Amino acid sequence: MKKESKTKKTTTTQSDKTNKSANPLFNIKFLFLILVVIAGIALTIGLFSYLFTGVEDQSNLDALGDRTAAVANTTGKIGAYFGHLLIYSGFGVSALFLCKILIHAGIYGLFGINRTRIKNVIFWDLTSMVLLSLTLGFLGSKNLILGGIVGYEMNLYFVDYIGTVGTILLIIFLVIVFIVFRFKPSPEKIKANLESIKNSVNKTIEKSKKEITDFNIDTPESVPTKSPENSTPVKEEHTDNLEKLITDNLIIENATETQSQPESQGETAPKHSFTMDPKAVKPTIEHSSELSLKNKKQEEDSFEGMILDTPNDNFVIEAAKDEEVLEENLAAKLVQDFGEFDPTLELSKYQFPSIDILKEYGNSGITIDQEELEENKNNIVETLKNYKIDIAQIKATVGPTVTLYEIIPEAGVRISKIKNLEDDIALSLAALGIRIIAPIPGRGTIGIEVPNTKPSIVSMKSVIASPKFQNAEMELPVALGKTISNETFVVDLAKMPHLLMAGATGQGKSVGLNALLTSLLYKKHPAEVKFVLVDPKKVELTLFNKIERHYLAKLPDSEDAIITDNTKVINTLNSLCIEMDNRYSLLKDAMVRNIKEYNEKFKQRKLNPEQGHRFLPYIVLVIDEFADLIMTAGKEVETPIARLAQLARAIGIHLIIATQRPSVNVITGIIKANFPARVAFRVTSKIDSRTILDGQGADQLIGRGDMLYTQGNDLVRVQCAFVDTPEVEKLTEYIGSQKAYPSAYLLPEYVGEDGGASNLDVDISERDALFKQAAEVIVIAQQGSASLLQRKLKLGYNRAGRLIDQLEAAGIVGPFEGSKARSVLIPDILALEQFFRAEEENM
Ligand SMILES: Nc1ncnc2c1ncn2[C@@H]1O[C@H](COP(=O)(O)OP(=O)(O)OP(=O)(O)O)[C@@H](O)[C@H]1O
Repeated sequence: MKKESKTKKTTTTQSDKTNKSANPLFNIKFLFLILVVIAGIALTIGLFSYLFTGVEDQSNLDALGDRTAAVANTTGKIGAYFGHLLIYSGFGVSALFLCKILIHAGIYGLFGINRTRIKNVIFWDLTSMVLLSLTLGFLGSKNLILGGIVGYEMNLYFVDYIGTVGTILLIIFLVIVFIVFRFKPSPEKIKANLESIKNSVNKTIEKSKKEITDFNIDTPESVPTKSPENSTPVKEEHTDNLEKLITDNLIIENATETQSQPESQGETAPKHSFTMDPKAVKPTIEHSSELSLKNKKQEEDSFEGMILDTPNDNFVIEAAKDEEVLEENLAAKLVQDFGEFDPTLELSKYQFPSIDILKEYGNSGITIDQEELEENKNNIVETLKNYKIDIAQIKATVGPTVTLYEIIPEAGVRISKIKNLEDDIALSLAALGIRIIAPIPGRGTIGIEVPNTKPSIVSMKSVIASPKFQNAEMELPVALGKTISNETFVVDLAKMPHLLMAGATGQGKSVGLNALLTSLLYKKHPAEVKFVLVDPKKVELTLFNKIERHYLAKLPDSEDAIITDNTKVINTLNSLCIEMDNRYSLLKDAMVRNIKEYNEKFKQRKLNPEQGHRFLPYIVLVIDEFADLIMTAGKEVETPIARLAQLARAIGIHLIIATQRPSVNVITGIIKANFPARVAFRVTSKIDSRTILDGQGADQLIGRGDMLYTQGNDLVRVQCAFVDTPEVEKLTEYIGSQKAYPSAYLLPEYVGEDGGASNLDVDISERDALFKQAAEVIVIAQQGSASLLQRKLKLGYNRAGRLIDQLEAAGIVGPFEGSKARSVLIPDILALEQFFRAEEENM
């Protein structure tokens, strides 16, 4: 019996325990938080009370231990003590912030609001307390209760060092800093606040006016029996009331009071009713409709997005939906919570290569050979003199490979005369590659470019290290080399927007391409740019294989990212066209005009990734030996290239095409028209120069990276930066050794015409490998759309389209229904399994 009762007791204690742990009220933390809140309330009462009783209680503070000593504070001796400690000896009135902290933090804790918010509250309240104490300490230095000793002392300290004016300015500055960091005001926020204040003021005015109008219409109806003689005074009376109402901003009750007399004389009509006998209300209705018209106009002015209508004097106010703003708010909230989207996050530890990987060639500066300069100058002057051309002035600018002699001829000399002497000057200087620019655009001089006997190499290192490149605020900055005046030449590939490069063999094309790619590697994160490399020579761009998973893009089914087989180029180009079309539809959905705006919007989380939106990296397509490609693949490549060249600029696909033979059947009219930016290395004939540059000049270059660049107007002579194969190797090795994406950037799948089955009677054995999976996806979602398959199975558009055709042939989805998704003919996954089983049995 005893044992039984003991067991009973133990069970009760145990159940007690479990009850306690299950019941949140037995939680120590909970009790502590309640204590904090109550302490906060007690402190508030104590401090408040101290504000009025502090002076009285001050003398009794020492007698805290004495139980009989009386204090006036509502919370007794303890309250008086804390009041003295926190208000008088502490922060003055602003010590009340401490009460706020206790109550606020306690309540937040009770509701399980996260710690960061509690910390935030504490931080800002403490800051406010100190700042307020400082300010009040300054303003009320005579009353220590205002700023407390802390505020008073802080002020004394500042006044001693920076004087009264300095202290005022310091306080103002600190208040501004506080406001900026605490409330983060932005011009938009301020504008929005002002607007909402304006709107609410307008609303109130409109409301009171409307009430006045209602009141005005009601009244005459209530006096239909009144004689015409009476109507005028009544009207006047109402007008008086109306004016009074407007000026005094009175509410409608006042007005109805004045109405009570005439109302009692006639039949009472329901208030605010707009249906009444027009004859009876004639005198006032004009007035009221005038007012309502006025109202209508004002409301139209003040409420954006509201539709106002007054047929038969009825007010219909309809608020238009403002979805865009909602989305913006959501985006702003997302940005506030998670920060802007960072495309580089997946490879956040990626380290950009250091400049030391690149090599310095010789001494970086230019060596000026005074003798050579003097000799050339004399030769030019002599030769021109022989043809009776006098020179007023001559000036030399020494570049890395070429020196520019700028001459100003005497008045009356024909420019064309000098231009015709090109060969004679070349002969007298015994130099190759002399180019006469007559006149130099925008300078009013004639330029004669003479190659230096000892050209200096422009190292890639020097151009990459130049501030012009480092500080370039461009989308795709490319440092091509140095100009004749030894300035680094940086251009934006995104602005070109495509580049055509031509030059005879061995003149520096491949080095030029490497320089271009190197520039981008030094400036762009792997998330921001992807390369599609086509290299029929198989040796020039192979080094970039090492950065496949960082920077290269390829077709899903191809093994190598760098395309060396010309027949495969067609698929890649078509795939790029699909990518282009996909990107355009993304841009359309996002309602932006170009990739920059799109990515900006995506970063601000205004585009939903679940709707297919993604960060779009730039894609740079590089084709070396374009002539070879045209020879082997012909027209088939020309069409997609022309399409890309015409349309791809806005969506961030840029083409760089290099060719040895700039003949017209390689660089056709349509390609030329879409490649305004051109680089010409040395070519062998004037005709080639004309094909590439639409003018001569490229035939007079000296080779080894000497080039002319044009973006449609001026020709700029540039010495291309030199980057050697070992340097590129080191660079790619450095990048390649770092953490990479799981695979190269996958372009949409493209299956050539022969690869796809377009008819509906697809043989079961010829079905796509993903057929079953696709069927499952479609049946689960009950939505027969190709884009769903694209998303879920990560397929290209074509393959997804083919799968849909096969699903239709199998009877899983219904026929094409225009813009609507196809209907799914199998209701659920069980039915689908049965369907497959039945199919297998029939086989
Ligand atoms: N910018 C430069 N500065 C100095 N030397 C250069 C420069 N560019 C090219 N060279 C020299 O010219 C040689 C040939 O350059 P590159 O291989 O780029 O020519 P290419 O036009 O690509 O020839 P091909 O069409 O036959 O491949 C290089 O090995 C190098 O010695």
